[in-house]
Amino acid sequence: MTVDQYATHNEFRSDTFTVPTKSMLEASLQATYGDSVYQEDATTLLLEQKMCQLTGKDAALFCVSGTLSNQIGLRANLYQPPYSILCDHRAHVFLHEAGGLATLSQAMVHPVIPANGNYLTLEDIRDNVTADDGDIHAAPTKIISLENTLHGIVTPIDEIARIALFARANNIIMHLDGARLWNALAATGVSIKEYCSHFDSVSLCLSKSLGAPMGSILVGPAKFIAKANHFKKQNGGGIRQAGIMAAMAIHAVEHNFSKLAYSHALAKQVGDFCISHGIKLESPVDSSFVFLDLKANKLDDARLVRIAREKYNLKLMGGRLAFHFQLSQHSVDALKQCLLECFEYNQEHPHVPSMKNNKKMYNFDAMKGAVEV
Ligand SMILES: Cc1ncc(COP(=O)(O)O)c(C=O)c1O
Ligand SMILES: C[C@@H](O)[C@H](N)C(=O)O
Repeated sequence: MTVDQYATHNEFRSDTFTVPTKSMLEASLQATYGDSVYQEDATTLLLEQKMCQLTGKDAALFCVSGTLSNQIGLRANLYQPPYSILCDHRAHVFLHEAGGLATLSQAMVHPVIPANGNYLTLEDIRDNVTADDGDIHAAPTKIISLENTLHGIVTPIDEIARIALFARANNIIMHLDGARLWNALAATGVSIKEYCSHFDSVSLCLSKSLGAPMGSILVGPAKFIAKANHFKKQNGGGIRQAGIMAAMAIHAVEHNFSKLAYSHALAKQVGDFCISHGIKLESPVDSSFVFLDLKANKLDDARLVRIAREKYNLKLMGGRLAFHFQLSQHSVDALKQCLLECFEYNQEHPHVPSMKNNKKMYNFDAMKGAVEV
């Protein structure tokens, strides 16, 4: 199956399923082949340099995954436990990185539910931060870890600035899980440099909305990146001929960012369709995701995944619908019909979500059956 034929035109499970474009593969043929563990690969160094210029940070580190860049970034910001990390209760660093904060960072996590239901505000932070006041019962907050976008929701730059001012005044580190910061830039027009200026460290994924086959970039001060690189090697993240992947990452940043507007337009199309047909959404469609409110719609997500696959040839993994630039309008039209059919069925036959899945953003069991491999 060639790259162009690879079936991502009907792939709504995640933007992690995006595949390299032909021009991206051609770019990889120009890569250098230095050993990047010894920081000798020119293409990898070029990617890191470009990311420093883009973000305004002093140093950058190419990592194999967003999980690795987040976890070593958080760890390299920490020193002597006991300490805690404050984040949104839905944060990827908390829920979907296999408990890395407990093992690598030995950190307690303080997950916070935003009062507005969408994004953390300074008031949420103030109400939940743990002061470093010598109380030996407590694990003081050492890092505020934000995620933007989170579930496709954009945290407004003014709110981020308020939180950053508070963090700096209280000697608390600001980390951003910016796996989809590209989507926030495309949705708001705010510059990447402005977003990054409010954070001590930022992790940016290249393998999601931008479509590189793998990789993430951690940016921050030079001393911090040097320490993060130490944790990267410790955790098996040293990459030898990284240039091949770095060349595709450079291509992704330079050529695919402009395609995010298409992804967002598709998401908005489906979000508006849902609202106009009485299908309730869990959160606003700010960028590249539509989150169906399974409970409010009495929707059976496992049935939705099965009908989508068997009747409409669509790949879903539950109530979260991910949009990316490799989707076709034909698939989006089919998705709308599929959603309406399943919604109407469940109004007649209400479904009560099982305990196991009523909090997760995807139905892992249903996802496993989503496609024959
Ligand atoms: C918000 C967010 N952060 C981090 C990651 C981790 O990235 P990776 O899957 O490359 O480890 C993901 C998922 O891919 C994510 O959705
Ligand atoms: C599942 C999760 O780890 C992945 N980041 C996604 O959004 O699909």
